[in-house]
Amino acid sequence: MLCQSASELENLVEMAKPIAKEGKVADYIPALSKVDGELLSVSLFYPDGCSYTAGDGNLILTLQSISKVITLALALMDRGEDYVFERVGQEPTGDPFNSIAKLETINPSKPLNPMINAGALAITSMIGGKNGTERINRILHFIHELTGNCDLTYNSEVARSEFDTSHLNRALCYFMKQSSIINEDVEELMELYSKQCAIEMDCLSLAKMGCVFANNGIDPSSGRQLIPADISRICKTFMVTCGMYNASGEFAIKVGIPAKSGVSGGIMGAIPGKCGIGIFGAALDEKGNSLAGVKLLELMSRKYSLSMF
Ligand SMILES: NC(=O)CC[C@H](N)C(=O)O
Repeated sequence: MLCQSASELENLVEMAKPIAKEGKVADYIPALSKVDGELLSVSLFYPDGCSYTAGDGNLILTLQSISKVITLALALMDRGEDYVFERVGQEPTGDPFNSIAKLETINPSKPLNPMINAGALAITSMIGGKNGTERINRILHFIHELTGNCDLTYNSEVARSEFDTSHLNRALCYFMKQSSIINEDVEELMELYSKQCAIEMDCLSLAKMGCVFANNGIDPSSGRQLIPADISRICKTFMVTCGMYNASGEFAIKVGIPAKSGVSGGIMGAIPGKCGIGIFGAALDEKGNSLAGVKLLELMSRKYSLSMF
């Protein structure tokens, strides 16, 4: 039986919260470091429209790597499976999310999957549009449809902060330009990618997006197919195999749901046929996942038997 009350969820948040003290808020993108790492919020959104929120529910954070699932869905819709997977692989790496190592050792430089930075940058370069403005607006429009909230946009300060400091991401792009995985101007791509990562929302909107994936791409409120079911399935599969970076195996054992995290401390969960989950808790473990967020999901998985396995 899934959670049916906010107070039950509140108890789990209280149990998970203390562990945040052992984590660290990401500061390699300077603007991210301003958040209080001990805040924790969670929302569940069910296909029947019912939702529960607990903790510091008004916390608004940026998507960071969670946006990789959204752009993957859009790129697959724009270009089709063959085009996308000729350029980006389908295998987990076991390396940190921003690692450059495999791009050097695999020849030609093809990123292993769309959930690591290299793969995500290649995916973003596939988003169609006649210029940067049209491309970010297409991503935002898709987010508006998934969340039902047309006011959502990116945080310019966070986008600028990432754009100014993402030297490693630029290096990943140049490796992939060498092997023609990326063909566009790297600065333009970095600008688009930084904006996509800086899209911000609360955990209820995050849970709503998760619910669309959980619901085979169908918007539970309108019944519209926002993402083809097959693409929704591909995205959820990547969330299981690569969504929590190089902790995806351990997460599959301890929690057992499709999930994608970001260095802002966000986690979007999509439990097939059951619900979407949105969590924000900015203090991270050493692999870049929200420490209290993962703890909370472990507690929820045990209490509500959420594991798919
Ligand atoms: N793991 C993440 O959330 C990484 C996203 C971040 N914007 C980056 O590219 O470094």
